[in-house]
Amino acid sequence: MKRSDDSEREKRRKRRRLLQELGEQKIPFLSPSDPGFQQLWDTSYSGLMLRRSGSLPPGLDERVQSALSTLRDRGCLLRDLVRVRERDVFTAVSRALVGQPGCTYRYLDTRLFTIPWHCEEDKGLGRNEGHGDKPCCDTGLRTACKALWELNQFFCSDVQLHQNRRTSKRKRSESEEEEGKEKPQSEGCSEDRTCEEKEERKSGDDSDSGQGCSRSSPHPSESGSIRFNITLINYMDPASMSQLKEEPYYGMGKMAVGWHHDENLVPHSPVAVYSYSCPGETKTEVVKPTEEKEGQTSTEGEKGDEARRDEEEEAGDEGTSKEEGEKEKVCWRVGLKVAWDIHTPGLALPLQSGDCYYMTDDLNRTHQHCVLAGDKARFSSTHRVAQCITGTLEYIQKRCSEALENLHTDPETGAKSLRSLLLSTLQHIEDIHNEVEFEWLRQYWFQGRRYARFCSWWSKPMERLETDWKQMERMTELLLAVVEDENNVQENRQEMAETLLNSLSDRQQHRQTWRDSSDPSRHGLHKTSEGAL
Ligand SMILES: O=C(O)CCC(=O)C(=O)O
Ligand SMILES: [Fe+2]
Repeated sequence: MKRSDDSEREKRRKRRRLLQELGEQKIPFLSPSDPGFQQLWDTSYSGLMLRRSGSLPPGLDERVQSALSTLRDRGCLLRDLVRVRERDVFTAVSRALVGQPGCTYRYLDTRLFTIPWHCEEDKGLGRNEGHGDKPCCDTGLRTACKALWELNQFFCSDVQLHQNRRTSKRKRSESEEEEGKEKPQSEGCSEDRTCEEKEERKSGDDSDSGQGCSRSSPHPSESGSIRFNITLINYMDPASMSQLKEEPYYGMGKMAVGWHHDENLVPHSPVAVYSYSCPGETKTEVVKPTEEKEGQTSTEGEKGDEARRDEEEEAGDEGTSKEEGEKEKVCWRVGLKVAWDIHTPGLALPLQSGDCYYMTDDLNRTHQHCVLAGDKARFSSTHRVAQCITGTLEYIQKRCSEALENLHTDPETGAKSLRSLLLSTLQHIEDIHNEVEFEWLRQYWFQGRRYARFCSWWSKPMERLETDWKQMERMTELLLAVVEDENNVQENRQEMAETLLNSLSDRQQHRQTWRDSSDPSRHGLHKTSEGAL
């Protein structure tokens, strides 16, 4: 729950200034039917790439779509309770994390635990951690996760291909410039970000072959192959969401996911998204703009959502002009804006079912994106290179072992004692104690273990972490005994007491925050009329 207060305050100030400058006006945004759309894309959103439906290898669309429906039908997709500006709110979209076994993804102070995907190359990865050969999920779910892994494989190579193309194009034009030649006029496909590039794929695709199975840490795209290690699956049926928030700055329409940067990714790594809108009846009444009154609250907290993610938040929520093209809103769209910029028009890109889009280069850092709801239920599978240096099971297990090294058990009496009383060692252990409690156990108890019904992969490892944590509680008690013992000749007893007191009061405060979060009466009662972004 730690946030840098200063940077939050600074962001708030910056936001207020921009909003003042903007006044009542909306910032323009362009859609494909608007003149200048392609040019705006090329100049201000060049890291965005669209792959029209039909780009996947034969049969994969069907497998992925059926996988997504399976996850929904099994009840695996759940709304996350996330923390935004010190309040707990439910996301409007339902989610699940699928990815490398043992990997987690942290966003908005919430840690999600992967349902492991399975791949042919490494049979062991699909097994139940700590349960020998027993599989962690049933066949249906395994098949679903495997399809998502296949999609991931496709994205790894396709995004790589796209990036290689861009790099060589850039190099070509740089050397042409150096030679004083005029830049050749871009024509047809070369500027069309939706073109197929099939020929190039045949000759240039050298980056797949099982890389998504790697258990090693992913490396940023710059140095070579892209390794998406997780996908965050989103699902929303607008028919069951009557109070979605209006996009407040551009008047783009109802948002399923508010403006944000994707958090906790390896710097400069790309994001690849597969969009699937379910076939079904058009429920146009749902997407018509509805009045949202000041001060209105949502019983489910759905309007609060990630709309308040990250950098920009306190915009008005006064709704958009009713004259806006209703037709456009039938389609799901991704909206993009340049971060902290109220002069560059926004971009709204409609997505047909089966379309994929990539955010490459630095787009996720320099820009924000949002998702604008269409009229049908829709899934997205958003593949990322999660920054998981401190987010894997392997990592936290190692940390726990480090801490427990300081616990000595007398082989004869079984009595426990601390090996070292060095302040730095004690502090280190208390830090690990906090980390395993707040970043893992509580996160898991709070919402990670809801997946245990479908997949038991995390059950045993979490039990083991809990055992380790209990040992650390024991170590804290032992330390307390040392500092309380007046006969103890330890010369730094005073400093030890201070270290312990600091740790204990931090822990106490942190536990209280968690207790508050776990109190259901606090959920859904947030004032949601406050602006988006
Ligand atoms: O659904 C999409 O197209 C993107 C969703 C998104 O931005 C997210 O999950 O972070
Ligand atoms: Fe996102």
